[in-house]
Amino acid sequence: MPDTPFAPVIHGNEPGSFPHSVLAERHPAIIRQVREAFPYGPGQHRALDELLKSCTDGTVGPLPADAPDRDRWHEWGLAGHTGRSWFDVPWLWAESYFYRRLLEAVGWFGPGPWQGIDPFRPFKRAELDAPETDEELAALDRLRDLPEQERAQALLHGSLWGNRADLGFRLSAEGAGTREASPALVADDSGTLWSLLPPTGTGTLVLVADNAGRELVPDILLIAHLLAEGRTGRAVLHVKPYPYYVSDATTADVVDALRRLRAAGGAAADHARVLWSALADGRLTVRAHPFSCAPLPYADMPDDLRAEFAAATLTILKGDLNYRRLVGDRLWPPTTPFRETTAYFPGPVAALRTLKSDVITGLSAATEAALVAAEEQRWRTSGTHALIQTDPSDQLHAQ
Ligand SMILES: O=P(O)(O)OC[C@@]1(O)O[C@H](CO)[C@@H](O)[C@@H]1O
Repeated sequence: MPDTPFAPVIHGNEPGSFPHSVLAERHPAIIRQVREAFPYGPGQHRALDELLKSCTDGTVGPLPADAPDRDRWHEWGLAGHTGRSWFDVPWLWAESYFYRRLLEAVGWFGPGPWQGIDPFRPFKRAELDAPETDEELAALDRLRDLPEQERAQALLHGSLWGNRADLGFRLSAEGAGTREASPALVADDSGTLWSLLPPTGTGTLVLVADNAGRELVPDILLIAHLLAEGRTGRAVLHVKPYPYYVSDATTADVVDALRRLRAAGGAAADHARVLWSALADGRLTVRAHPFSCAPLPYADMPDDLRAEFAAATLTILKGDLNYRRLVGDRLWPPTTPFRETTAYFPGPVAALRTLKSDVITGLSAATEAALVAAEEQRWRTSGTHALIQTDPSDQLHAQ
């Protein structure tokens, strides 16, 4: 990891902090919502009761002896954390293990009739079916006559702000807001990002998705544009192998999003056709790597994933959680250079993220001061600010 000032790993054990509230309040609320959304049987209710007790005032327990991923979780640190309070293990680890246990409680891993039933599906579907999604897709038609670079930038911003489940097809000038006291876009390396995806691109773009629904829709629209306009030859879309952090995208959510685009007609359906045929001929592939649900930073990624990212022209990581995993879930001084924290990454990498947790790097001192003056520390978690950060690695310099 980089030679930077000491940056402590974030834990959830400080009452009043955002991470503490996630463990103490958000997780119990998620259990409640899932129970209300499904007609579960007594076994599932009992397992959910046990999880609720364990995660609020108990300790991290082991996985069942026959759990298919038991060995993997041991590699990911389970043995060392077993018996400790959920609040005293790294926050990233605790959150990730919570979702693993929740899925087990409702029977996702099977065997049995509830195997593979996504406990978050009703929430994801509601968002995808919302009238706002229709409006956002209709807005695509208005982009048609713009020059390619402007369409590309609008779709990039759609994907960025989609991380707030807010698919506003902003043109580049909007949202940048540099004259405001507290800018919406706190870092903007989109110029470097586009230099890695020129209109003559023949390489592979990897997009590591975050949320389903109104974030995934603009993500795949961006991919469709990049393929159709020749800014990339191939694309790989990474999704989660199982439901995670409530709304994270799985393969089933990709299918739902594609069908939604196709049914919308107009420009949305044109994009769907591009994606459909790219999937059919292999220019677009969907991957669900186990490490996508790992409770660890990307610095600990396995060799096969490292090789895949190394071979990509650019890897775009979407969202807050991926950002935490990319730079390390640590309380960095906000002016720590982004590129120092991503130096380990095996190829060019970009982060598109709205700010929803305390982790932040790569701010100028002036930007940090303006944010603090306007909002104290609320800008870190409010989801009203966003960033585009790019580390071109050495490939850009070699061009
Ligand atoms: O990755 P995403 O969807 O952008 O955000 C995930 C998130 O909601 O989950 C964490 C709290 O549980 C925070 O890091 C963040 O706010």
